[in-house]
Amino acid sequence: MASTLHSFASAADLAGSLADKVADTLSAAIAARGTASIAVSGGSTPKAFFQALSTRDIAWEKVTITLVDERFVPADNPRSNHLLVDANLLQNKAKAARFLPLYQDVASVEEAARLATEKTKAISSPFDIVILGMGGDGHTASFFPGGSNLAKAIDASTPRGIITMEAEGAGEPRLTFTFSSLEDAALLVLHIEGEGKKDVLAKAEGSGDEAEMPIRAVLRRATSPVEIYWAP
Ligand SMILES: O=C1O[C@H](COP(=O)(O)O)[C@@H](O)[C@H](O)[C@H]1O
Repeated sequence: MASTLHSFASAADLAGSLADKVADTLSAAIAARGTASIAVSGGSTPKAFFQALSTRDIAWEKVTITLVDERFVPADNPRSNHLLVDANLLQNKAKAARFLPLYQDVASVEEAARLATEKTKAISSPFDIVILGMGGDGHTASFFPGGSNLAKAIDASTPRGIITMEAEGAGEPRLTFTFSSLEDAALLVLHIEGEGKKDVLAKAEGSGDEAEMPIRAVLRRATSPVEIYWAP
């Protein structure tokens, strides 16, 4: 499916515009079905967008928020994506939203993936909105180059749900929604910032293996159009 690049003069402009687009999409889903869902990414990029979105005036009590991926660490760990969402998105008006974490307080990451899959089944498919990020190594969600479960994660026939991932570039073991869970969101966004990420995107758009740059799976095979939001 084709992608569209939306370029902004500044990260602040991008954050405001993406927050407006997401708020409109959530409100439209609520008007149509009574509820709405969004899966967001962690990392360093989404902070300003989260803060802008948290102030938007929508029926947040009807919105379920979850994460595209998570580190296998509790929510008080500075590397937790849950912590980032708590501090920046689940604030202001968005405090009323329901948040479904991927991390589970159990002995193994495999058990956490199983439990998180069960719990997130309550969210209707497909997601209304998925916001992906991209690392400098071409990973998205926790689809890491060299990842222990990469082939399974990006195989379109792997069912919706959460699986584990371990990779050299990942730090802790990870929990990640599979490709099939994310690729058909009604609004599928790739949010990246900086000249370096633009270069990574250009490389990913070229030829080469998906295993080398897993973002290629999304750019090449997502059934929903990919809306790329970029600012310097
Ligand atoms: O590890 C992760 O990294 C990516 C990209 O993060 P960034 O810091 O380069 O913005 C992110 O999309 C993913 O959710 C996160 O777990």
